[in-house]
Amino acid sequence: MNPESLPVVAVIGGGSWATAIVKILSETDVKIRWWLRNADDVAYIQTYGHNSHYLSDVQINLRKVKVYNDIVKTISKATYIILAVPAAFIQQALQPVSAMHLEQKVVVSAIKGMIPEQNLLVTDWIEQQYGVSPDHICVIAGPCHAEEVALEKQSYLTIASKDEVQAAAFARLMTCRFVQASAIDDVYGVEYCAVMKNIIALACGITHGLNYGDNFQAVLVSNAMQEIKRFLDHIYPKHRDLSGSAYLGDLLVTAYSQFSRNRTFGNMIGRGYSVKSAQVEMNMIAEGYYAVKSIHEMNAKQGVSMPITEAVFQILYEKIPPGTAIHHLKEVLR
Ligand SMILES: NC(=O)c1ccc[n+]([C@@H]2O[C@H](COP(=O)([O-])OP(=O)(O)OC[C@H]3O[C@@H](n4cnc5c(N)ncnc54)[C@H](O)[C@@H]3O)[C@@H](O)[C@H]2O)c1
Ligand SMILES: O=P(O)(O)OC[C@H](O)CO
Repeated sequence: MNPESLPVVAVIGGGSWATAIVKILSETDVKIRWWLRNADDVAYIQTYGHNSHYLSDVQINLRKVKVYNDIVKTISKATYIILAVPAAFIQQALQPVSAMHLEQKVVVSAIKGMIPEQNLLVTDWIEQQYGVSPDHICVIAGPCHAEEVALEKQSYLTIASKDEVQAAAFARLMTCRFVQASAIDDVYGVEYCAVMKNIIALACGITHGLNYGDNFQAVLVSNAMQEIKRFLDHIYPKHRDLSGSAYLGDLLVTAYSQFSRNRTFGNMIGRGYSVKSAQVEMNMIAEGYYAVKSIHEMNAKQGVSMPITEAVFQILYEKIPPGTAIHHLKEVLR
């Protein structure tokens, strides 16, 4: 293919998932422009071809990937803009970007979190803040840890958009030797599910840290799926198969994987770390910490029965000892 006619994809973020996405895209027929907020990290990648902080074993193909510290310049020539910064920092990252810069572009959220101050899904925020129309917005969902992408282990992604043709086109760009991407139209469903599975992973980690076993975790995860279904059916009813990999699959990988940030964070809390010390110890961000506050606040008005979410909220924000909150939760699980 003529290099001039290749689609240009901008990747926004310097963490594990942004690095993994750059690796996936490097396998496909696209040109990549990668933005990181730290100028020293940009210089390091340009010199050594590796991200020094995250997935540092991944070799960046600098013939294909141009690395920048200026976000407006990064997105200027791109057709697709992938956001892969934790939700709590995306407003800050996109501060220099105005609606004009996103005209005619497809904005893709790879973020599994909510905008904390506004309790908004990232796609809603993009639409409200920048006026991007829903048919120009996609979401990357599915059970996929960056660490396994780095190891080229077979993985699956689901691309959601209200415009399924748009989703399918972007899914083709994200399909490579070791990643199979498919399309779906349930944008809110996969987004909310991704937000809530992070809260459940915290609960799994907390109970593991408290020395509960696999029997308990199996019951916790199956109750969690019912909790997610109750919330989704209430807030955004739609015919959907929650046993699909973008829903149940994502819950399972985060609940059981050694690579899960949220489970690791929860495990530290269960073992007695304070929130502050767990955050300091982890170089990575556990989205569930922010998400549980958003979902708790949203649900205060909705009144859906969400005992697992409530237990995690009490532990992280109301200083209820993990052992006490999980002891109460134990009584309501079936
Ligand atoms: N890592 C994965 O396997 C994976 C998979 C799917 C989706 N996601 C989602 O991708 C998003 C990015 O997560 P990640 O795993 O790449 O993050 P990470 O934990 O690997 O890295 C943390 C990121 O946050 C940034 N950051 C930390 N503190 C910051 C601050 N004060 N201001 C601005 N930026 C700050 C860092 O620069 C880095 O880019 C999240 O929404 C996550 O849920 C991650
Ligand atoms: O399992 P976590 O908490 O690292 O989250 C990463 C992804 O969402 C897994 O699909």
